[in-house]
Amino acid sequence: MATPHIKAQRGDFADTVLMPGDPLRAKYIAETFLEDARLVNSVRNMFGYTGHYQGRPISVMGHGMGIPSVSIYAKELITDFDVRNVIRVGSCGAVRDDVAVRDVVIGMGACTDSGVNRSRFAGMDFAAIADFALTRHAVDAAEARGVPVKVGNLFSADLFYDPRPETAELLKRYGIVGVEMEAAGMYGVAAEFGARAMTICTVSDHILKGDSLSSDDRERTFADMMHIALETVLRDDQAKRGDQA
Ligand SMILES: O=P(O)(O)O[C@H]1O[C@H](CO)[C@@H](O)[C@H]1O
Ligand SMILES: O=c1cc[nH]c(=O)[nH]1
Repeated sequence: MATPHIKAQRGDFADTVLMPGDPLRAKYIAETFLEDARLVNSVRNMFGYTGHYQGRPISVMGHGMGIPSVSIYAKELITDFDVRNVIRVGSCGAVRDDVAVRDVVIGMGACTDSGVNRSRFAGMDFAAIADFALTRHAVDAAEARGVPVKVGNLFSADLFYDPRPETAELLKRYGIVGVEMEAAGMYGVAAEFGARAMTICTVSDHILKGDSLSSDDRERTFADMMHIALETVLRDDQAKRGDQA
């Protein structure tokens, strides 16, 4: 079967898909963190893989850059491939003094200058929030791993190159934990189609201070984020089993 942007069989994707922006990062994640990973989508080179983590089926697929792109992939995964959980594993910029490169942040909510959530929510302001249980499990997984995380509002920007010089200071004043380009759209799609979403980001640069990660640092901190995301999925399963017992 195929949707306009995914050519795969129903059942090819696990119920949970980890989603970085970069499809080559999806390939790297599949090859590095999953066992028995197989390619399940390559339409437009938006690579998607399904494998196992500690015996649990998990998929990973790129979502491209920006809200329009993530909205297409998240929607098709949920409505046509029975995906229930989409977890973005991305990079972001920092604006706050107490958030630095290498830090891991979790998007409990996501502000945006995009109009997509107003389009889907009859012109009203939709509070784009992550699934609470996934967020809680991610925080617990980070704590168990000894990785400090900041949890708060992301800002999902339509423009990577924002021409408004005052934007970063405004975001800092409002306590934004990270600037990226997709979470608000992904949360809106999850709400519209009854799925669960959450975002974890590694801070790759500080927008106001000008710091950025070396490639070595990027590799190490990225691994922390991936382990937190994978452990989140296992913890979520455990909690569900506990609820049923
Ligand atoms: O590293 P990823 O996941 O792509 O995330 C960030 O990087 C891209 C911009 O360079 C945007 O997609 C932004 O959200
Ligand atoms: O979207 C992004 C990602 C990293 N850094 C930024 O400033 N913006």
